[in-house]
Amino acid sequence: MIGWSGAAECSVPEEDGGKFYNACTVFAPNGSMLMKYRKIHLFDIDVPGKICFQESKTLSPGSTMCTFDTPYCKIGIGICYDMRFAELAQIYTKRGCQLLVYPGAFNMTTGPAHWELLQRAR
Ligand SMILES: NC(=O)CCC(=O)C(=O)O
Repeated sequence: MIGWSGAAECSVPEEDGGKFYNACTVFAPNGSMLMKYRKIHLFDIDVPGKICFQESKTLSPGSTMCTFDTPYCKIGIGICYDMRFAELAQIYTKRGCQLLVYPGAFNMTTGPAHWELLQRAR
């Protein structure tokens, strides 16, 4: 949850035109949907004996960045693995975002080594 009057943030599966996306929606205090972000960078990894995860086998990538204004600041959205890509954060910053939100579920093989560092870097 993003902490302003009813704005909701999480990442959910979305179907659109026969394609599936990992999507994050944000709602205004009046309940209307402000924006929808679809995860741009899909997580495909194969660490032999540890983890094999291929999001691109079932999901399509999003192609649009999403920002929205709140009474406090402008916010930019990414999802999980998107946090590994500095360019997204750099563009959001150039567009005036003061807060970046990445709903995520990092895995325990590749995640712990980087997630705190990535958050500090962004
Ligand atoms: N579902 C994801 O995007 C997981 C990303 C992750 O675990 C990582 O290490 O990056």
